[in-house]
Amino acid sequence: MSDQHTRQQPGLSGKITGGPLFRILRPVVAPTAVAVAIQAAGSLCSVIPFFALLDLAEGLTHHQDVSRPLLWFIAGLGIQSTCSFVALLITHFADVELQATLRRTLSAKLGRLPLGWFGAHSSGRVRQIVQNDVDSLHQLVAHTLVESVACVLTPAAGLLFCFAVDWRLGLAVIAPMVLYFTVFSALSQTGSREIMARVSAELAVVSAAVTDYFRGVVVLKVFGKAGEKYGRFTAVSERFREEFTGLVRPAMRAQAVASVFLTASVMACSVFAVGVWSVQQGWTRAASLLVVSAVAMMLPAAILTVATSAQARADAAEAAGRIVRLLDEPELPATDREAELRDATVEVRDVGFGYRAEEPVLHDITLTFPARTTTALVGPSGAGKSTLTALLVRFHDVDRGQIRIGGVDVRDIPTRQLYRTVGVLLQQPQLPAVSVADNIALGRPAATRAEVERAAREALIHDRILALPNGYDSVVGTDARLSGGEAQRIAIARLLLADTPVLVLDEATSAIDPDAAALLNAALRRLTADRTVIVITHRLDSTKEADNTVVLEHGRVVEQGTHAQLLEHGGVYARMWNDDFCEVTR
Ligand SMILES: Nc1ncnc2c1ncn2[C@@H]1O[C@H](COP(=O)(O)OP(=O)(O)OP(=O)(O)O)[C@@H](O)[C@H]1O
Repeated sequence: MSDQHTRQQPGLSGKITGGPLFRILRPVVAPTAVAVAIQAAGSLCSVIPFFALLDLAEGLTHHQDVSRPLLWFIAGLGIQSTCSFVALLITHFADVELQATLRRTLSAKLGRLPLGWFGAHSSGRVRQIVQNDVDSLHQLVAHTLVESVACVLTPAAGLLFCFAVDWRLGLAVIAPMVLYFTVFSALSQTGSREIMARVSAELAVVSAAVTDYFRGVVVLKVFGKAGEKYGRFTAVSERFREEFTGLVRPAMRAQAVASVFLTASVMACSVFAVGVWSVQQGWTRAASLLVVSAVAMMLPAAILTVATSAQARADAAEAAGRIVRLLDEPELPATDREAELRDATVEVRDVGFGYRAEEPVLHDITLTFPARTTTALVGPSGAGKSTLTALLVRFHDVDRGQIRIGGVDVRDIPTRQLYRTVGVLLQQPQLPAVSVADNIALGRPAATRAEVERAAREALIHDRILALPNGYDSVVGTDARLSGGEAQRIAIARLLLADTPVLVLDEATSAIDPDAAALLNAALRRLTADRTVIVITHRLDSTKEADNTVVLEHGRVVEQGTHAQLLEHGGVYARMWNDDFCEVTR
């Protein structure tokens, strides 16, 4: 089954395909359609006050009773604003529901992604999707759709009103609009959607340059290279500025020139030019001219709002594309059925794996880590040691072959059971921003405070925890700023408490000073007794105590045996032993 597993790392950016916006908005299509219909009815009702205004003007001119048109005027405005209010209320409720559903779906999705996926995608990028992109949809669902309908239908109803009153005045109102659209399309060369897509792509390059610059800025400063990197960053920004200006200039110039024809004053001039003459000819009443000119002067603002809402729709479409791509990321197939593990033996059978399909990192690895033994994994940097152990806890799934624990393929072990079975100590342990006690109890949430403290004592971190502002309740990162060594001891305490039958230790005491490391090694020895232990190490002296040492090179097992056997064999291990790189530690 894993042969079907491709190792591509699908990006979270790229071209949007397949109507992602519709896919995301599907759950709110029905309430949105109702809201749009209500808003459309409200917008069409905007002609009521116009007609009432006409009657009002006529009535006042001829000294008649105007209470009826006045009533219609107020009723028309009331219907219009009630429709808008109800429509927006519906879309806001729909939006709240959509946001909650999307955030639930996204967090469930993140829980089903392979752990290795998080190494390949920055947390900033994921945060952008879960927070910012879901927020971008708010503008679209709660506002833009309903407001766009109002912006299109209200001017359309106004225009129809003008024609209904007097076709000559109607033509006078439509003329500046035709001029606006003609000039705009003549001056803008490229479609605005295309421009936005290109601007967005350029912006992504700048954003990557910013991340790139800040990620390494400390080291670069130390080595006096910050200026060089800053230079590259400013060059990218400058290129963006030039390209951005080049891309949007035609559209901005077109908009600036064309919008001259769509202002209240141009509208008024056009209507009055035709209207005054028409009144003088006796074709049009003066009251009609006044009311139509008032309506015409309101139209430009509404029409120009349609243009600005296009930006919100484009942003939402981009955001929806990113959300859909995250939802489409391949998941780790998981089972819920608790597996019967025979013992804690780990078997690796003909395993092949690569992070990318075309670059295999591990080739035909076959190994057995018998229960209750310690195996050291050694080999030059990049040999594939960490990758092999990462496959054991399904950071990724193998491309070929099988990894079994107690006779069961790791892919058939439920995730929770897998983590109850295999404990991992990484070189740079991750401590989530919860209390120190909760951090230690992560592997066994039901542990009592006394058990947590016992584990901390064994990991030589108890006294340091007591010195924190809130002791065991200090929150990591807020009350407790911990050094790398301290974080590693907390991770060791966590592992001691979790008490898993299989342990993977990746340079377990690398961040701890030698004296403390010696003491900690004693604790680790207690921890590793009677367990299946896989130790990744660069310190060959520590392999002396291992039951077996496996040497990996270029993703293949090249030798294995005890320290003495390997030295006698005189191969890669013996060369490494005699090499400079272990001289320091001997
Ligand atoms: N997330 C990743 N994406 C792509 N390639 C990776 C990733 N992690 C490791 N590699 C590559 O896989 C190969 C094996 O790396 P791995 O970290 O397993 O080696 P290692 O023997 O543990 O090295 P070290 O002793 O330096 O930790 C290397 O070529 C490395 O560049």
